[in-house]
Amino acid sequence: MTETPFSTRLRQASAADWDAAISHRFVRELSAGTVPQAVMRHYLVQDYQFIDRFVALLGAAIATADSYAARLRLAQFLAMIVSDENTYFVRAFDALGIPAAERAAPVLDPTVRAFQALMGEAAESRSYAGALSVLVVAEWLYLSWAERHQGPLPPDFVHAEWITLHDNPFFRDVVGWLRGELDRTGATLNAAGQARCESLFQRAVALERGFFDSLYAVAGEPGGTGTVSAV
Ligand SMILES: Cc1ncc(C[n+]2csc(CCO)c2C)c(N)n1
Repeated sequence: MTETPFSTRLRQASAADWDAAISHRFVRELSAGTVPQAVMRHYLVQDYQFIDRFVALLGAAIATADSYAARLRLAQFLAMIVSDENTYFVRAFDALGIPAAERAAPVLDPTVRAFQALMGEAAESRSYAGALSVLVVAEWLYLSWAERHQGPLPPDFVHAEWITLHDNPFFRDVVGWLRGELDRTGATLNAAGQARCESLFQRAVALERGFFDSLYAVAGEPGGTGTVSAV
């Protein structure tokens, strides 16, 4: 009998927040192309600040990785984010008429600030497995909701490309590889090290859900769940 992989165990321990996030109103509306424009604007402005720290965390993973092969793989992924993904944000900001100040330095939502602090904590742990614990959540959870999309893509590229950026063969490959790295490195840790990874992973999942929840509260939309679960 093979043992349950570390990444699978971590996800199982966070199942309630995980399932709430991947079936959230925001991702359902994104699939249908019906996210209210105020919500989409707010999401993208806040998420751009998330991506900034995410790139820094990926840098920390590159610095702490235990092989050149892993550094190469992470660097190739980083190259995609700062090219294709960054370009998507710039084109979406142009289409939505987002002013320069909001692109560069918006007032941050509490959930995004908490996420930035968590990414800082993972980066400063100087532990490859610690960095992977947060990176894997941010990637795998996005792949999981994007893969649930069925039928034709919504007509607006702001919606459609946010789905296809997270549901394509390159990205699926990256997520599989990152999970494998977390499984491999997690298996070598003692109980305290594994518990630190689980704590980072669990808080990241709660913040993913909390960020989706907060979009509807902040943008003044009716029907937000009001359960910002980890701020
Ligand atoms: C709050 C939040 N969590 C996760 C992601 C997903 N994500 C961030 S960077 C990146 C790499 C390539 O797309 C991915 C998938 C996000 N955008 N915002």
